[in-house]
Amino acid sequence: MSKSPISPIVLAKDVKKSFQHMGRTLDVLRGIDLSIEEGDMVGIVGQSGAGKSTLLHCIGTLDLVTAGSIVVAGEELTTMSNARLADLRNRTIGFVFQFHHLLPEFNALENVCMPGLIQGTSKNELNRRAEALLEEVGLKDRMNHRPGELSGGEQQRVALARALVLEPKLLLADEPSGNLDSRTSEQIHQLFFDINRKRNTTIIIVTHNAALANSMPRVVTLRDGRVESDERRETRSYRHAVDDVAERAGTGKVDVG
Ligand SMILES: Nc1ncnc2c1ncn2[C@@H]1O[C@H](COP(=O)(O)OP(=O)(O)OP(=O)(O)O)[C@@H](O)[C@H]1O
Repeated sequence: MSKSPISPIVLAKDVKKSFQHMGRTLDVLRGIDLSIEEGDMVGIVGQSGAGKSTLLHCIGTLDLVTAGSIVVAGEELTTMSNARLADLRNRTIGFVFQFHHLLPEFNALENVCMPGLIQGTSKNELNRRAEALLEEVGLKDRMNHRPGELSGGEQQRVALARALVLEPKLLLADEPSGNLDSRTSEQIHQLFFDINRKRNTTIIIVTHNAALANSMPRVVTLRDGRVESDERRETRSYRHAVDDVAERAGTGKVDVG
């Protein structure tokens, strides 16, 4: 597979998405334009119900737009068959959700290998990648633990490793720290920054977390299904942003480990 950059990796044009609900049409996305370059790290924020998850699902090929177009890694989603969408999704996109959806009867290593087993990658190669990823997310000593034998933060680390096992160019995360305490959240956030820096993976994160949003180099704010603002910031360290937010909240410094 070619490693040359695809530019932009996500291009959304006038994207609209409506749902039919109890005889009514709900217009959730009302004309979204967005262009995201490979290697970018983008936060999507906005009030509850603004359409953040819906947009992420449409970019991630998990849902279809009602009108407009989305191109991911050079491929126009709106004209693709379900089989081609599934293939693009496997090859190109990793997902991390608030609830990690790990398989309870399999251990961490097996959970990380799972997307590759389904896709037909060799078992040896998968084991090699999964072990390296679990070590990278700090779970070298937990590879044989099942989800029920891991803490919430550890389970989310496994989910992150699983999302990376097929080496996606694009990583989509929906409230990845939504049900974690603040210290564990910060450790998970730091991992996203490390992944972006080390692999140049494009990362889009939907979040309500102020420290995370404040540390992202680009933040897109949605309001009522439209882009209200699209801001680029000077790149700062995540550590720096966490300290700023803690200071403003009057809680002192926060240790991100
Ligand atoms: N399958 C569906 N059928 C009907 N309405 C839906 C469906 N999915 C989402 N919606 C509605 O679309 C709107 C936007 O939902 P979405 O989950 O994208 O919001 P959000 O910005 O991610 O919100 P939050 O921050 O609360 O997670 C909501 O009003 C929701 O009720």
